[in-house]
Amino acid sequence: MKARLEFEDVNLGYRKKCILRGISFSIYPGQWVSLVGANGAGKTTLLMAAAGLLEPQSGRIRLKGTDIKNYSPRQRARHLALVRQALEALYPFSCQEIVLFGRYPHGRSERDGDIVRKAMATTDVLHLASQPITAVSGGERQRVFLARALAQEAEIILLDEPAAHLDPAQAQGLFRHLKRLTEEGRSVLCALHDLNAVATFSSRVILLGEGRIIAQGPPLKTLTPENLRRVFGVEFTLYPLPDEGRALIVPR
Ligand SMILES: Nc1ncnc2c1ncn2[C@@H]1O[C@H](COP(=O)(O)OP(=O)(O)OP(=O)(O)O)[C@@H](O)[C@H]1O
Repeated sequence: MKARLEFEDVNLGYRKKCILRGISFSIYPGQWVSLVGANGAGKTTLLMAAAGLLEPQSGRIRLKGTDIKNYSPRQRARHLALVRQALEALYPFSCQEIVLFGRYPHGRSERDGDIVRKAMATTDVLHLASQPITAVSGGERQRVFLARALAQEAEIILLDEPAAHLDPAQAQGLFRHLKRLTEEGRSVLCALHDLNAVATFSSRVILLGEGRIIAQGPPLKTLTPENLRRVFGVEFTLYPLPDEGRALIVPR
Protein backbone atom coordinates (compact mmCIF):
# COMPACT_ATOMS: atom_id res chain seq x y z
CA MET A 1 0.00 0.00 0.00
CA LYS A 2 1.27 3.48 -0.83
CA ALA A 3 1.73 6.10 1.89
CA ARG A 4 -0.61 9.09 1.63
CA LEU A 5 1.65 11.41 3.56
CA GLU A 6 5.37 10.93 4.16
CA PHE A 7 7.90 12.95 6.13
CA GLU A 8 11.49 12.10 5.26
CA ASP A 9 14.17 13.46 7.59
CA VAL A 10 12.35 16.77 7.98
CA ASN A 11 13.57 19.70 10.08
CA LEU A 12 10.93 22.24 11.05
CA GLY A 13 11.12 25.64 12.66
CA TYR A 14 10.65 29.35 12.34
CA ARG A 15 13.28 31.51 10.66
CA LYS A 16 16.62 30.10 11.85
CA LYS A 17 15.19 28.49 14.99
CA CYS A 18 14.77 24.70 14.66
CA ILE A 19 11.82 23.22 16.63
CA LEU A 20 11.82 19.61 15.36
CA ARG A 21 14.71 17.64 13.82
CA GLY A 22 14.93 14.48 11.73
CA ILE A 23 11.18 13.86 11.56
CA SER A 24 10.38 10.73 9.53
CA PHE A 25 7.05 8.91 9.43
CA SER A 26 4.37 7.79 6.97
CA ILE A 27 0.59 7.70 7.10
CA TYR A 28 -1.32 5.05 5.17
CA PRO A 29 -4.99 4.77 4.18
CA GLY A 30 -7.15 3.78 7.13
CA GLN A 31 -4.66 4.90 9.79
CA TRP A 32 -5.27 7.20 12.73
CA VAL A 33 -1.93 8.63 13.86
CA SER A 34 -1.88 10.66 17.09
CA LEU A 35 0.72 13.29 17.94
CA VAL A 36 1.50 13.38 21.65
CA GLY A 37 3.84 15.80 23.41
CA ALA A 38 4.09 18.49 26.07
CA ASN A 39 2.98 22.07 25.43
CA GLY A 40 5.41 23.61 22.97
CA ALA A 41 6.75 20.22 21.77
CA GLY A 42 5.93 21.07 18.16
CA LYS A 43 2.63 19.28 17.43
CA THR A 44 1.01 22.30 15.77
CA THR A 45 4.24 23.04 13.90
CA LEU A 46 4.22 19.49 12.50
CA LEU A 47 0.54 19.72 11.53
CA MET A 48 1.13 23.04 9.73
CA ALA A 49 3.94 21.42 7.74
CA ALA A 50 1.72 18.41 6.96
CA ALA A 51 -0.90 20.83 5.64
CA GLY A 52 1.70 22.48 3.37
CA LEU A 53 1.45 25.76 5.30
CA LEU A 54 4.98 25.67 6.76
CA GLU A 55 7.92 24.88 4.52
CA PRO A 56 10.48 22.47 6.01
CA GLN A 57 13.95 23.85 6.79
CA SER A 58 15.27 20.62 5.26
CA GLY A 59 14.03 17.17 4.22
CA ARG A 60 11.01 16.27 2.16
CA ILE A 61 7.25 16.03 2.71
CA ARG A 62 5.33 13.98 0.13
CA LEU A 63 1.60 14.01 -0.42
CA LYS A 64 0.57 10.91 -2.41
CA GLY A 65 4.15 10.48 -3.61
CA THR A 66 4.65 14.07 -4.83
CA ASP A 67 6.49 16.83 -2.95
CA ILE A 68 3.79 18.83 -1.18
CA LYS A 69 5.25 22.12 -2.44
CA ASN A 70 4.29 21.11 -5.99
CA TYR A 71 0.57 21.33 -5.13
CA SER A 72 -1.42 24.57 -5.36
CA PRO A 73 -3.41 25.40 -2.19
CA ARG A 74 -6.61 24.32 -3.96
CA GLN A 75 -5.11 21.01 -5.11
CA ARG A 76 -3.82 20.38 -1.58
CA ALA A 77 -7.26 21.07 -0.14
CA ARG A 78 -8.76 18.27 -2.24
CA HIS A 79 -6.53 15.80 -0.38
CA LEU A 80 -6.07 17.42 3.05
CA ALA A 81 -8.47 19.06 5.48
CA LEU A 82 -7.07 20.96 8.48
CA VAL A 83 -8.94 21.80 11.67
CA ARG A 84 -6.81 24.29 13.57
CA GLN A 85 -6.66 24.83 17.31
CA ALA A 86 -7.31 28.55 17.68
CA LEU A 87 -10.51 29.06 15.77
CA GLU A 88 -11.12 32.77 15.87
CA ALA A 89 -14.27 33.79 14.06
CA LEU A 90 -13.80 37.31 12.74
CA TYR A 91 -16.68 37.70 10.31
CA PRO A 92 -20.34 36.94 11.00
CA PHE A 93 -20.81 34.34 8.25
CA SER A 94 -23.61 31.92 9.03
CA CYS A 95 -22.52 28.50 10.30
CA GLN A 96 -23.90 26.94 7.09
CA GLU A 97 -21.79 29.30 4.96
CA ILE A 98 -18.68 28.35 6.96
CA VAL A 99 -19.32 24.66 6.26
CA LEU A 100 -20.04 25.40 2.58
CA PHE A 101 -16.52 26.95 2.32
CA GLY A 102 -15.29 23.36 2.74
CA ARG A 103 -16.65 22.61 -0.74
CA TYR A 104 -14.56 25.37 -2.38
CA PRO A 105 -11.67 23.10 -3.54
CA HIS A 106 -14.11 20.97 -5.54
CA GLY A 107 -15.90 23.77 -7.44
CA ARG A 108 -19.69 24.06 -7.31
CA SER A 109 -21.80 20.94 -7.46
CA GLU A 110 -25.45 19.98 -7.01
CA ARG A 111 -24.32 17.67 -4.21
CA ASP A 112 -23.05 20.58 -2.08
CA GLY A 113 -26.31 21.12 -0.15
CA ASP A 114 -26.58 17.45 0.80
CA ILE A 115 -22.91 17.14 1.74
CA VAL A 116 -23.07 20.28 3.92
CA ARG A 117 -26.24 19.11 5.68
CA LYS A 118 -24.78 15.64 6.30
CA ALA A 119 -21.54 17.09 7.73
CA MET A 120 -23.51 19.46 9.98
CA ALA A 121 -25.73 16.62 11.19
CA THR A 122 -22.65 14.53 11.98
CA THR A 123 -21.17 17.18 14.28
CA ASP A 124 -24.62 18.09 15.63
CA VAL A 125 -24.79 21.71 14.41
CA LEU A 126 -27.69 21.59 11.93
CA HIS A 127 -29.76 23.69 14.32
CA LEU A 128 -27.14 26.47 14.09
CA ALA A 129 -27.26 26.68 10.28
CA SER A 130 -28.43 30.29 10.05
CA GLN A 131 -26.71 31.49 13.25
CA PRO A 132 -23.68 33.80 12.73
CA ILE A 133 -20.42 32.00 13.64
CA THR A 134 -19.55 34.97 15.87
CA ALA A 135 -22.61 34.20 18.06
CA VAL A 136 -22.10 30.54 19.02
CA SER A 137 -20.22 28.94 21.94
CA GLY A 138 -16.58 27.77 21.73
CA GLY A 139 -17.60 24.10 21.51
CA GLU A 140 -20.29 24.82 18.90
CA ARG A 141 -17.78 26.82 16.85
CA GLN A 142 -15.34 23.92 17.00
CA ARG A 143 -18.06 21.55 15.76
CA VAL A 144 -18.90 23.92 12.87
CA PHE A 145 -15.22 23.96 11.78
CA LEU A 146 -15.15 20.17 12.10
CA ALA A 147 -18.20 19.97 9.84
CA ARG A 148 -16.37 22.16 7.32
CA ALA A 149 -13.44 19.70 7.33
CA LEU A 150 -15.85 16.76 6.83
CA ALA A 151 -17.61 18.58 3.97
CA GLN A 152 -14.23 18.94 2.29
CA GLU A 153 -14.24 15.12 1.82
CA ALA A 154 -10.43 14.98 1.93
CA GLU A 155 -8.66 11.63 2.31
CA ILE A 156 -6.42 13.03 5.05
CA ILE A 157 -7.85 14.92 8.02
CA LEU A 158 -5.42 16.91 10.16
CA LEU A 159 -6.73 17.97 13.56
CA ASP A 160 -5.18 20.05 16.32
CA GLU A 161 -6.79 19.19 19.68
CA PRO A 162 -10.24 18.75 18.10
CA ALA A 163 -11.93 17.98 21.41
CA ALA A 164 -10.42 20.90 23.35
CA HIS A 165 -13.76 22.73 23.67
CA LEU A 166 -16.09 19.74 23.52
CA ASP A 167 -18.06 18.24 26.41
CA PRO A 168 -17.32 14.54 27.09
CA ALA A 169 -20.32 13.25 25.09
CA GLN A 170 -19.52 15.44 22.07
CA ALA A 171 -15.84 14.48 22.28
CA GLN A 172 -16.68 10.77 22.32
CA GLY A 173 -19.10 11.24 19.41
CA LEU A 174 -16.41 13.04 17.41
CA PHE A 175 -13.74 10.40 18.10
CA ARG A 176 -16.14 7.60 17.14
CA HIS A 177 -17.01 9.38 13.90
CA LEU A 178 -13.34 9.94 13.03
CA LYS A 179 -12.69 6.26 13.78
CA ARG A 180 -15.52 5.27 11.40
CA LEU A 181 -13.97 7.47 8.70
CA THR A 182 -10.64 5.68 9.09
CA GLU A 183 -12.44 2.33 8.87
CA GLU A 184 -13.82 3.56 5.54
CA GLY A 185 -10.26 4.28 4.39
CA ARG A 186 -9.54 7.89 5.34
CA SER A 187 -6.43 8.88 7.29
CA VAL A 188 -6.32 10.98 10.44
CA LEU A 189 -3.35 12.86 11.91
CA CYS A 190 -4.41 14.33 15.22
CA ALA A 191 -2.64 16.22 18.02
CA LEU A 192 -4.25 15.04 21.24
CA HIS A 193 -3.53 15.56 24.95
CA ASP A 194 -6.18 13.06 26.11
CA LEU A 195 -3.96 9.99 26.47
CA ASN A 196 -6.91 7.66 27.04
CA ALA A 197 -8.50 8.76 23.78
CA VAL A 198 -5.09 8.32 22.11
CA ALA A 199 -4.84 4.75 23.48
CA THR A 200 -8.42 3.95 22.49
CA PHE A 201 -8.61 5.31 18.97
CA SER A 202 -5.15 5.53 17.36
CA SER A 203 -3.49 2.96 15.17
CA ARG A 204 -0.12 4.63 15.74
CA VAL A 205 1.30 7.21 18.12
CA ILE A 206 4.14 9.66 17.51
CA LEU A 207 5.67 10.93 20.76
CA LEU A 208 7.38 14.29 20.42
CA GLY A 209 9.96 15.55 22.91
CA GLU A 210 13.47 17.01 23.09
CA GLY A 211 12.91 18.51 19.62
CA ARG A 212 12.42 15.18 17.84
CA ILE A 213 10.41 11.95 17.72
CA ILE A 214 11.16 10.08 20.95
CA ALA A 215 9.13 7.00 19.99
CA GLN A 216 6.52 5.93 17.46
CA GLY A 217 4.43 2.80 17.07
CA PRO A 218 1.22 1.14 18.31
CA PRO A 219 -0.33 3.01 21.29
CA LEU A 220 0.38 0.54 24.11
CA LYS A 221 3.96 -0.04 22.97
CA THR A 222 4.60 3.70 22.72
CA LEU A 223 2.70 5.14 25.69
CA THR A 224 4.89 3.37 28.25
CA PRO A 225 5.45 4.91 31.70
CA GLU A 226 9.15 5.45 30.76
CA ASN A 227 8.32 7.28 27.53
CA LEU A 228 5.59 9.35 29.19
CA ARG A 229 7.94 10.35 32.01
CA ARG A 230 10.47 11.44 29.43
CA VAL A 231 7.94 13.53 27.55
CA PHE A 232 5.95 15.06 30.41
CA GLY A 233 8.42 14.88 33.34
CA VAL A 234 5.91 13.19 35.68
CA GLU A 235 5.11 9.57 36.61
CA PHE A 236 2.17 7.76 35.01
CA THR A 237 0.40 4.55 36.01
CA LEU A 238 -1.12 2.31 33.34
CA TYR A 239 -4.09 0.16 34.40
CA PRO A 240 -4.58 -2.53 31.74
CA LEU A 241 -8.16 -3.08 30.51
CA PRO A 242 -7.59 -6.53 28.96
CA ASP A 243 -11.12 -6.95 27.61
CA GLU A 244 -10.85 -3.75 25.65
CA GLY A 245 -7.21 -4.17 24.55
CA ARG A 246 -6.22 -0.82 26.01
CA ALA A 247 -5.15 0.74 29.30
CA LEU A 248 -6.28 3.54 31.52
CA ILE A 249 -3.43 6.05 31.72
CA VAL A 250 -3.32 8.21 34.81
CA PRO A 251 -0.67 10.75 35.88
CA ARG A 252 0.36 10.17 39.52
N1 LIG B 1 5.08 31.55 14.40
C1 LIG B 1 6.04 31.18 15.25
N2 LIG B 1 7.24 31.83 15.29
C2 LIG B 1 8.23 31.46 16.14
N3 LIG B 1 8.12 30.42 17.00
C3 LIG B 1 6.96 29.75 17.03
C4 LIG B 1 5.87 30.07 16.15
N4 LIG B 1 4.84 29.21 16.39
C5 LIG B 1 5.28 28.39 17.37
N5 LIG B 1 6.54 28.71 17.75
C6 LIG B 1 7.34 27.99 18.77
O1 LIG B 1 7.50 26.64 18.37
C7 LIG B 1 7.44 25.77 19.49
C8 LIG B 1 6.42 24.68 19.22
O2 LIG B 1 5.11 25.26 19.18
P1 LIG B 1 3.83 24.42 18.77
O3 LIG B 1 2.67 25.35 18.74
O4 LIG B 1 4.13 23.63 17.55
O5 LIG B 1 3.71 23.41 20.02
P2 LIG B 1 2.53 22.41 20.44
O6 LIG B 1 3.18 21.08 20.68
O7 LIG B 1 1.45 22.44 19.42
O8 LIG B 1 2.04 23.03 21.81
P3 LIG B 1 0.58 23.02 22.57
O9 LIG B 1 0.43 21.67 23.21
O10 LIG B 1 0.79 24.09 23.59
O11 LIG B 1 -0.48 23.36 21.57
C9 LIG B 1 7.13 26.64 20.70
O12 LIG B 1 8.33 26.85 21.40
C10 LIG B 1 6.62 27.93 20.10
O13 LIG B 1 6.96 29.03 20.91
